Amino acid sequence: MKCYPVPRENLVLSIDNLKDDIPEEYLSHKECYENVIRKGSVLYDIFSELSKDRKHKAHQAPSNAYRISDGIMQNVNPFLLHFALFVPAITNQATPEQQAEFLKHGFGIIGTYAQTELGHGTFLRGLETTATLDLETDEFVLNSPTLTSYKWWPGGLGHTANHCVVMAQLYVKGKCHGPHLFFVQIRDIETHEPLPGLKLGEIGAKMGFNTADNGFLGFHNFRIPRNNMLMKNSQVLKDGTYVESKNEKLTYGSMVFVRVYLLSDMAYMLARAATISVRYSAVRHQSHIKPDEPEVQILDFVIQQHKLFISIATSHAFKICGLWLWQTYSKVMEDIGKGSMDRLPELHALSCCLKTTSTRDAGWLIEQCRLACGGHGYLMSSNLPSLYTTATAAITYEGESTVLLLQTARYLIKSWKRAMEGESLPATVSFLSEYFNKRYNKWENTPKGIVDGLKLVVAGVTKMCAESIQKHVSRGQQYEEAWNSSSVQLIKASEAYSRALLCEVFWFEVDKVSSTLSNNLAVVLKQLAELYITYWALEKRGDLLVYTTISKDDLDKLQERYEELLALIRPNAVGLVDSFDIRDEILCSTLGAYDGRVYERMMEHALKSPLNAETVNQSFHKYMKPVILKHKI
Ligand SMILES: CCCCCCCC/C=C\CCCCCCCCCCCCCC(=O)SCCNC(=O)CCNC(=O)[C@H](O)C(C)(C)COP(=O)(O)OP(=O)(O)OC[C@H]1O[C@@H](n2cnc3c(N)ncnc32)[C@H](O)[C@@H]1OP(=O)(O)O
Ligand SMILES: Cc1cc2nc3c(=O)[nH]c(=O)nc-3n(C[C@H](O)[C@H](O)[C@H](O)COP(=O)(O)OP(=O)(O)OC[C@H]3O[C@@H](n4cnc5c(N)ncnc54)[C@H](O)[C@@H]3O)c2cc1C
Repeated sequence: MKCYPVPRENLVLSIDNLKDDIPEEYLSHKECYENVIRKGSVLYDIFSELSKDRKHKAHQAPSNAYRISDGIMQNVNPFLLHFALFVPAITNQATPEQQAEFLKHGFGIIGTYAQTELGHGTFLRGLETTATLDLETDEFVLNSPTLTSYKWWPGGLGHTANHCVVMAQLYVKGKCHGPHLFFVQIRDIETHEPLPGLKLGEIGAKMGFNTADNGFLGFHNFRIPRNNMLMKNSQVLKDGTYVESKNEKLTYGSMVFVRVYLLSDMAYMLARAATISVRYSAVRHQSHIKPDEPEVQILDFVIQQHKLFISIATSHAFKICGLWLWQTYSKVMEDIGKGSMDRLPELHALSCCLKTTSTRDAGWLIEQCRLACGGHGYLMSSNLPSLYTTATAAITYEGESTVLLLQTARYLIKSWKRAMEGESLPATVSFLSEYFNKRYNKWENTPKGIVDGLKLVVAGVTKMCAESIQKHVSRGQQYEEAWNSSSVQLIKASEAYSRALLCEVFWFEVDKVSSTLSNNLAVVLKQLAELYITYWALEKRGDLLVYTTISKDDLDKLQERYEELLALIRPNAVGLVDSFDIRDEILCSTLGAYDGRVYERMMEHALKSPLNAETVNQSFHKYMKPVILKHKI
């Protein structure tokens, strides 16, 4: 995947016209969009200049470049899909010749990824947009045969992008070959007018993501050259011959890339929420612990530490697991480049459950950070509401969470069957064989013991699912019906698997590098990793009691250790969030600024409200006064 140079923060943050005079929450829907396009265009220009100086390297961990834009935009960048999906789709799914052709204008074109339709988002084989080969003209004819076939949701599609990669059902000589990707220009480069045969627009206001310019697109006999089908994996020749892909799911590869990336993206979202809420909790004094002493920092309440320290730990867990998953992704992509697809199902399963858990956890943990800041967390100027609505969108986009967990469950059940048949399994599921062969240890109250226990839960629930499916089949259900009947437990198996993976990777990656770190840093990182693992052991104590040999006494000791860890982390809490090193201009929060001038910043921000431009709003004289006077006694 092309990696865009990360413009130095100082360079970007020094540009005056990237700052907002009026806070975005006081702009109209249209003004908001125009404002982010103004700022995004400046960033786009910087990217263009910077990228001319450096060679792009494929398959590098994506830069955090767009995170700078996150701060500048204070909302979602409408150019994001160009970088997140449009370019990666072309890089991963087009031939080298096509890449050279489609990307020859570099930053001269702005693209998006148009897959979801009004009627279908999850079930890709049900997409209705058609691309039909016209042999005589050597073209594909794109059509939206129904209202439900209109592309609906793609970011930047409404008014920003002039090109897109479209997922459409491929028809050749009357035969449907399933979903394929096509490179399509949708607006005139000069005038930006929609091209003839297209219906384009934005889908309207959302609970967040309101500057992403999510749009709709309908095709009416819209023609593109045959060569505009991305043909790296499958081809349509000039004579209409269809050459199928070695694996039809390679077409879904761009989604895997974003799912993999979202883990580290959620790490960053959480780092921001934790920074805001922990710093605020160090500034805010409220109530007493000892009646005869002054009001305390709310961070001294142990329950406040319980609410917030898990977010610090989880941010590190997602960052470390995100790098681990990125390395797996890069290796699998390398193998695919050499013709081996063996690990693609494993990568798909890992990316599905880890994307789901990281986005769900980011959502509820950011909400927990907001609530821990009391009323001031509810102010838009705290930036916690925007962080929440931006993060929670990821639970749905790039694969709805339930659907993706079921994909992982599909892999777990297949792996369990292989374990029963004595086959060797990849390391990420080899514990299923150990469980099946009853090779597992008694409970230990250690991080490794907890990880082993969480794996036993996965194995036990997976076994229960397999037995449930078998039971329904033996009662006469078809396999797919039996699968549906067991789906509540299947989701539980995937959730347990994801949690066990996160705990295992977090603990062992930290343990692995700790000898290379200064003693103090190693101690603190291990405390965070142990806090994370112990937190989840206590959260999942019910499952541990069912599937492991853990005792009530073990649980009491874990609770005690957890509270010890809160106390150990407390002195370093502010230092830990400071070490996320997120500048005020990117944090965009009156509660979380580095200097701790919370109340002054809150008042400064409040005075920027347009309503405060005058002491009496005109509505008093227009509407209130007549009524007051009429009913005055
Ligand atoms: C100005 C400058 C500033 C910006 C600078 C930016 C620089 C930044 C650089 C990089 C940044 C990157 C950052 C990204 C951050 C995130 C931002 C994102 C913003 C929002 C994006 C949102 C985009 C979207 O939402 S796109 C649409 C997403 N849609 C989906 O995910 C659809 C979900 N549905 C599916 O995936 C499938 O339909 C399915 C899997 C649910 C079912 O498919 P199916 O019915 O065909 O399959 P079956 O269930 O029948 O069989 C399953 C079978 O197939 C295998 N399988 C399925 N999927 C895959 C896959 N993807 N890969 C591999 N294999 C797959 C599965 O393993 C099964 O195999 P079996 O062997 O078991 O049969
Ligand atoms: C902010 C945002 C940005 C987006 N950006 C893009 C983009 O740039 N490009 C793009 O193409 N799309 C984009 N999307 C669309 C997104 O990918 C879809 O919303 C997502 O794939 C879910 O599809 P859907 O909304 O049609 O829900 P559906 O597929 O209709 O699912 C609705 C609900 O039905 C249930 N369900 C569905 N299928 C199953 C199943 N097999 N088993 C069990 N339950 C099931 C689940 O509860 C699910 O939540 C975006 C969405 C959002 C919210």
